[in-house]
Amino acid sequence: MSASLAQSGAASAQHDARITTPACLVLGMAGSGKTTLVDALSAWLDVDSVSSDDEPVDDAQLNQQIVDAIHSMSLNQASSVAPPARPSAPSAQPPAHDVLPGQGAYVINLDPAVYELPYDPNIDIRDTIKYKQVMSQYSLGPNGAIITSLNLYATRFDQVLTLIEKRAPQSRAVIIDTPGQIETFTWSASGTIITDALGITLPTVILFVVDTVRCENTMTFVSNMLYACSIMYKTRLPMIIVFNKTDVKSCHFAQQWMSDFDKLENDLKENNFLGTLARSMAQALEQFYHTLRSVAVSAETGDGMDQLVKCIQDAAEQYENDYRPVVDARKKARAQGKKEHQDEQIERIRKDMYDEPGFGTGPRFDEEDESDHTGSDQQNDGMKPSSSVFPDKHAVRMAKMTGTYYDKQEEQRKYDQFIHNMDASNPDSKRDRE
Ligand SMILES: Nc1nc2c(ncn2[C@@H]2O[C@H](COP(=O)(O)OP(=O)(O)OP(=O)(O)O)[C@@H](O)[C@H]2O)c(=O)[nH]1
Repeated sequence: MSASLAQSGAASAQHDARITTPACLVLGMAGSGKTTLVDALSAWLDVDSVSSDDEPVDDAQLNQQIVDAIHSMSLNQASSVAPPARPSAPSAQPPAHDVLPGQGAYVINLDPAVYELPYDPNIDIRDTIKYKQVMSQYSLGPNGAIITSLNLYATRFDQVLTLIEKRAPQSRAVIIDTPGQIETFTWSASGTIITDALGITLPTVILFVVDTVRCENTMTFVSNMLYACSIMYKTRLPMIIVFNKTDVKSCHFAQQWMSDFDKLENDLKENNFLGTLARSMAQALEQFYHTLRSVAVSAETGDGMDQLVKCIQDAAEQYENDYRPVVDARKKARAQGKKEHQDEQIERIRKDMYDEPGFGTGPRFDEEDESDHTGSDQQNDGMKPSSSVFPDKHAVRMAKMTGTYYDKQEEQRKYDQFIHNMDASNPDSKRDRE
């Protein structure tokens, strides 16, 4: 086997090595308990984790790269605090090692505005983006500043992803906490970029956290479900409805509403416009409930974490079966499109260099012609006309005036640069050419 073939085999084997650790994107209305849930879930996953081979220095270096990159955009004065290693925490439930094997959870905080976190994230947006500075620098209100902070972060999310790809294989799950105002993430460009990037890298599952106590109100319940439905269809990722705060109120009523539309209709007391709207929305949502998993938890006490983890594992399997083929097809189409575009560009440059009218069929000149034309004969190298045909500098000046002047060295330099850039952005293209 040739060296290049062996290299190509190794590269594709590496490409095929997929990360199976699920990523849990935690979304939900403000105050639903997202942060508390991230804390409880990560603590549950951390219990009994064997001492890991984490290299905090390495993490710090990569984090520093993100900080530096955003610094270089001159948009804020980020700090360079490396995230501390996460301590193990006690749990209400013993961990089941057959579900989500690995060592603890890898936790990411994407809420730039949160004041205090009950957990120590491995990656924290606040290490890089100073939310208050963004607010004053751009004269923004709280939500505008969250969106702008996320936008800034999204521009460097590829580096965060490198970090996740490195750490995820040893972890039981990657858990991502999001800003309190759900729309700042789910309906912003940066939220979409981050979700898509995660979705094509890891088996990503959305945990939609619902405040069960508030959902006693049928209108609030329908609103929550409508939000969840729109997010699921927008991201096309598997979703779990996490009924939180069940230490205060059982979610049995809500799960009944999800499985029995007549019951929900009966319980929708309002006979005004809102009631009619909620009824029709609830009916439209019936189909959506069939594709959903739901689980009852209390992030405060840790109850229900074992069922939640089991649900995450099932949803990650669903991702592999239903979503992965779509992602792979999308990636392949994108790679194919990129290659065709590059081939097209090469062809265009090749034409520019060799096939343009005037070259081969007529005279063209390069810099050497201008300096070397002393009247002596030169060997025609196939790229430029022999000097005997154009014996003096006057002819070069004429060529420049008539647009047939050809700076061979400059063209070659541009072409080499193009090939270099192309190889840097797509190593496959180099291999293909070889
Ligand atoms: N009783 C009870 N309270 C809870 C539970 N989970 C969260 N809370 C409380 O609900 C409030 C909001 O919790 P957070 O975890 O901050 O909710 P959040 O969704 O992250 O909030 P924002 O991101 O600020 O919108 C806090 O006072 C929590 O203590 C739970 O399971 N039971």
